[in-house]
Amino acid sequence: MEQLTLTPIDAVRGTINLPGSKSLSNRALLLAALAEGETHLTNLLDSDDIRHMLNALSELGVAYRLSGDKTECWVQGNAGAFNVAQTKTLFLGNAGTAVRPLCAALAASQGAFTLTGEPRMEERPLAPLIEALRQAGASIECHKAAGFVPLTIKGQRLQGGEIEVDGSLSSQFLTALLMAAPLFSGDVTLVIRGELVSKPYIDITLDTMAKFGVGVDNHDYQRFDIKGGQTYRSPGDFLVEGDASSASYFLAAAAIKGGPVKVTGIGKQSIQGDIHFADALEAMGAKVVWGDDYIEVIGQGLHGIDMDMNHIPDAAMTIATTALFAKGPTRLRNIYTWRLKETDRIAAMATELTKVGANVEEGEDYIQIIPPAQLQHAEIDTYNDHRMAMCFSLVALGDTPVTINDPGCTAKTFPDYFMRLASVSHTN
Ligand SMILES: O=C(O)C1=C[C@@H](OP(=O)(O)O)[C@@H](O)[C@H](O)C1
Ligand SMILES: C=C(OP(=O)(O)O)C(=O)O
Repeated sequence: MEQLTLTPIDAVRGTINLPGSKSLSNRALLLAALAEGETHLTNLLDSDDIRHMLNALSELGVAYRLSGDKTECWVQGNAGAFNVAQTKTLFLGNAGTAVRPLCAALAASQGAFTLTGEPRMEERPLAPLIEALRQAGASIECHKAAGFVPLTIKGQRLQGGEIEVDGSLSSQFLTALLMAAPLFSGDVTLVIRGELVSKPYIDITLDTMAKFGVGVDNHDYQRFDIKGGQTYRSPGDFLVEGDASSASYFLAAAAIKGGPVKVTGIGKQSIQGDIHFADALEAMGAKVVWGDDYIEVIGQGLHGIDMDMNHIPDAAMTIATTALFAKGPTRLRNIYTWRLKETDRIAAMATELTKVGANVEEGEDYIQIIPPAQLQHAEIDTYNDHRMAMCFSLVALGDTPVTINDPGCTAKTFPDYFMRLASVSHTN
């Protein structure tokens, strides 16, 4: 297995032009494929999760052209649902933003589609989405375990009506239904059961749908009304914002070491909830400067925080390793869904933070971290989870090295992460 040992970093300073947002890239690609007209996407993310979406669209007969560096894409829209004659098998890796939205869009298309993924994807929940789609008449057969991929969808025009969806395990089920609903024959009302998690991702979905000409009536995130029988319309150009979750590692590094570090491609107007990671850093004592197209952090002596992190589940992981450098305990609450992502992130985080010397308390839906007096050099297991690799790179900001096992797992969302980190790292 590949390993990377990072030697202690004495200072971080500079500017990072962020790669495009994963969440926006995959939403915009799918809606561009369903839309009438050509869409020109810029600042598209080039990473495994996006490649899986692009490969799937090719299989589905969507014509697109990528620029040499794969950050620009011209998509010829299909002007409606997909229509294929033969059964298509789509391998979607471990990309939640491909599996869930495609599952719904294909249930409302013409043809037969088998969705498969990496072993971890076969453990990540899909049952609430399958149940909701079946209420609309969808035909979905799971091949191994009920409620998981691999599965086969027999696409058909789905009827509208009132559909209940459980929102308590992932917001991606609701995102998938929202994006597919205009393809249904009749009007659709989506009613949320349970407490909706990761709410800001629904704002990303609604904003992207609006850019492709489809409005949704949002009744306080409890109920959503969408007109059936609509066709998305290409906005022409679509600029993908920088990835706010990817920004978190650089902003945290500045908070820990002083910085300043500026990330560009996101700013105070950004639609991604993860920009509010900067508020968490501010609560820990960092200074944050908000621009229209940048966020800059200047560090000060950090102290621990006790915060509900349900609104920023991905970036919240970065607070867990930032906590190693704060005075006093940090408690991250309402993070049960960490257990359902690339790995069981609460368990993985607790194990690896303990290895570097922290005193960690793990609960069903929280983690508490008491930083050690002195960080220890450890080999960090990353569990095929890009964010574990990126979060633990911050340990090198102490005065001990850190060894990251399988650093290549950052390819899911940020293939050149370690090079970018090196570009703002300085040693005396
Ligand atoms: O819709 C999206 O783009 C995402 C939603 C979140 O998932 P959950 O809603 O499952 O928490 C987030 O963790 C994921 O990385 C991306
Ligand atoms: C949870 C994540 O990914 P996914 O889109 O596969 O859910 C993530 O990127 O942290």
